[in-house]
Amino acid sequence: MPLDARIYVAGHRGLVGSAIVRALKHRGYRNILTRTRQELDLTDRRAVDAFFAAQRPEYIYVAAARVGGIWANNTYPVDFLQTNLEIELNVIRAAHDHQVKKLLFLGSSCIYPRVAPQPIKEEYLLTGLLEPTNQPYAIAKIAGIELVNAYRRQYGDRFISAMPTNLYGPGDNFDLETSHVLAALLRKTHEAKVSGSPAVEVWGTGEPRREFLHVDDLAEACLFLMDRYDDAIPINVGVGEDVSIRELAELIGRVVGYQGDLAFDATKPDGMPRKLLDVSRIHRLGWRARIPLEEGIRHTYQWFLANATARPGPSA
Ligand SMILES: NC(=O)C1=CN([C@@H]2O[C@H](COP(=O)(O)OP(=O)(O)OC[C@H]3O[C@@H](n4cnc5c(N)ncnc54)[C@H](OP(=O)(O)O)[C@@H]3O)[C@@H](O)[C@H]2O)C=CC1
Ligand SMILES: C[C@H]1O[C@H](OP(=O)(O)OP(=O)(O)OC[C@H]2O[C@@H](n3cnc4c(=O)[nH]c(N)nc43)[C@H](O)[C@@H]2O)[C@@H](O)[C@@H](O)C1=O
Repeated sequence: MPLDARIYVAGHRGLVGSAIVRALKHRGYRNILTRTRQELDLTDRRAVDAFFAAQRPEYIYVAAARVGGIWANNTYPVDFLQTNLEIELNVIRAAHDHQVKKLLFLGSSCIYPRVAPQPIKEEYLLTGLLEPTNQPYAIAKIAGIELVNAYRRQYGDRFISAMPTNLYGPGDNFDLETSHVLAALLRKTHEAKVSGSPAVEVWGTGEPRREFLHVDDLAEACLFLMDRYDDAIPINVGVGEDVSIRELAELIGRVVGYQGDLAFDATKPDGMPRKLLDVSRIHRLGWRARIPLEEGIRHTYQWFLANATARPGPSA
């Protein structure tokens, strides 16, 4: 992308969108378009069309979505299915109608079958049943991938999809109901340390395994893919290593300096037993994650301490 290209980052106040904007600015891009949800509701087709007609973006990162952890996904299935379908339809259709040069759509590793062989290769998509706690969200994301590929096939549009693994970092959502596990445990562990609580509550059995990618690494991958990738296969973006939720909770305890115990609440769902992406495709292209998990958690904890109240959770 030339440095004066008009680049629209949809969802620029979120975890991913804010990291993409940071990375673009760091590289010297000077024509970055952003709109908050209040300024442009992406579920409003007419408003989206008017925005594209007026602003004529040339490149788009689609990082706007209804996003949340296992509890939010399980509790608001309509929002996770309907809002995400609407955003995808409106943004991808407008990108085609207004001749956008390239679009990157962000999916998620939850699109893959619940019991896929590990590590999960891109070609396992649509080979088995989905995890019930996030099936509506996963189906919306699969529809987004399909729409991207339909535009590629029918019109030759240079639209691509990337599938990140579980993310964390500065700008994450620390709301205990709607957040993902890493942000939730960081906050709970910090609060337990401050209040002198004897244990931190950890949902589920602690046995599921997850892979965690720092959002600044993801942002670098998104810029890399925008320049280097042009294929219908939705490409995995991860670190290639995972930890159990128990190991994650213990690591967070060390980073925060908390001496208490872990109390597992097995009435809460575990979700997918394991979600480790096969990242050999993106490695072959020449990109790999750089930020080790412990360093990334330390960095995120510093951000949390400085900004903990800066961001409310997504509204229901
Ligand atoms: N977080 C994770 O662990 C993972 C995320 N992803 C994907 O990355 C993408 C970004 O996720 P993440 O940054 O974590 O999510 P966040 O919740 O942090 O950010 C989502 C952004 O979307 C915007 N948004 C939501 N609804 C609308 C709407 N109706 N109109 C306009 N803007 C809207 C929000 O805008 P506003 O701030 O103005 O409300 C917000 O900036 C998503 O596609 C997600 O599926 C994939 C894998 C893992
Ligand atoms: C990114 C991804 O995110 C979601 O999938 P998930 O990986 O299951 O999400 P999660 O981060 O919320 O949980 C991971 C594991 O951690 C356990 N866990 C322990 N204690 C807490 C806790 O306090 N909060 C949360 N949220 N989880 C906890 C929790 O029980 C589970 O076993 C999907 O919505 C999906 O849509 C998606 O794309």
